[in-house]
Amino acid sequence: MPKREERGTLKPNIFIARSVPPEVEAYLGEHCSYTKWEQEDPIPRDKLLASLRDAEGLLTSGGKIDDELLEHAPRLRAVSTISVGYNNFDIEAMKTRSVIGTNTPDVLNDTVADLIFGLMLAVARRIPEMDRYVKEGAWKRGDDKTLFGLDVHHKKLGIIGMGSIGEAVARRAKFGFNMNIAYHNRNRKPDTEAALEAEYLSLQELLQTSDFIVLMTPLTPETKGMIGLGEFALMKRTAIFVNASRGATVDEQAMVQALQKGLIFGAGLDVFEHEPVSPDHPLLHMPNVVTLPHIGSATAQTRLDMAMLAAENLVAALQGHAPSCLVRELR
Ligand SMILES: NC(=O)C1=CN([C@@H]2O[C@H](COP(=O)(O)OP(=O)(O)OC[C@H]3O[C@@H](n4cnc5c(N)ncnc54)[C@H](O)[C@@H]3O)[C@@H](O)[C@H]2O)C=CC1
Ligand SMILES: O=C(O)C(=O)CO
Repeated sequence: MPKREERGTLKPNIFIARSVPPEVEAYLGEHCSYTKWEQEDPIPRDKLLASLRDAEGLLTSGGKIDDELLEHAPRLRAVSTISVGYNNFDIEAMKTRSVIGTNTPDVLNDTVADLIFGLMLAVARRIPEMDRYVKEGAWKRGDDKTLFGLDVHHKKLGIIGMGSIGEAVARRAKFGFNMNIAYHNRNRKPDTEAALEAEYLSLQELLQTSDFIVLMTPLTPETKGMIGLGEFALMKRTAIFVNASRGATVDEQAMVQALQKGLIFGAGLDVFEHEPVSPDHPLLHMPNVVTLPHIGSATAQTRLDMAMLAAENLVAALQGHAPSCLVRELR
């Protein structure tokens, strides 16, 4: 009897919908028979649907996994996303067809938290604006009050969504910058409160009293648009708002209005409602808004770790083992 791996036809069929590092592809090749999308640009929906007819597994990093897709993929048993966020999973559609869904938590916590801290500092100390100022030859005097920003150290940081990444941000704030930590979360976290001297607040109290507000909840029906004009109006006029969760957790039009009216000092954004954001979006033309192209986890090492974890999840699921990162709603 040949060993299972030697009988190529017995390996599960998978489709790799985005490029992955060579070592990840090699690992998948050992355990699966695969076809893949060869280009760096995201796969168009029609091509994805056409690629799934025989697929038992799908490795992806976005795009709706919904009834339409599942109808085109009658043999699909598992979808593994190379991301923590899985708001692209239609959980009911997947449950109905018993399709497993996995994600890649934790391996990116520190990388994303570093970037969030970068955004906090960039907005508070106006770093991109000052960079342009020097490069455009506008630097005339050494001590100019118009260049002043806001302090980060010893200020109050309010985290909405104190999960794995929120906690990594809070640790940097507490131990690196002597900040006071407040948080609002679905549930209270006594151990975190003790370790970081963190204070649990209602959303309203957090918005009213924080100097920095970091939004880090997943995008769900409950969190969609959770920060709107009313929430911005509660914030301090000197507050800095940072969003690295998903664009749609914030009402973007309301954020534009809040910034135009001077309701807050500025904003740092890694995510947008529509990505890539349009170059004429008003948020891109405000000097007190720092914008990034959704690069929270974008370092070579972290992206490799995420892709490998996603590959391991997919192989485990297809081999009938429990994948380590089954998404909560599909457990
Ligand atoms: N910008 C980027 O590149 C990245 C963005 N993300 C986004 O960040 C999100 C969070 O990631 P993790 O910290 O790993 O997830 P997590 O699941 O560890 O933490 C999320 C936290 O949000 C809380 N939460 C959920 N609904 C809430 C609500 N209505 N009100 C208050 N709190 C609520 C949960 O209780 C949990 O503590 C992901 O779902 C993803 O959308 C994640 C990684 C990178
Ligand atoms: O992991 C996620 O959810 C991202 O947004 C990208 O790393």
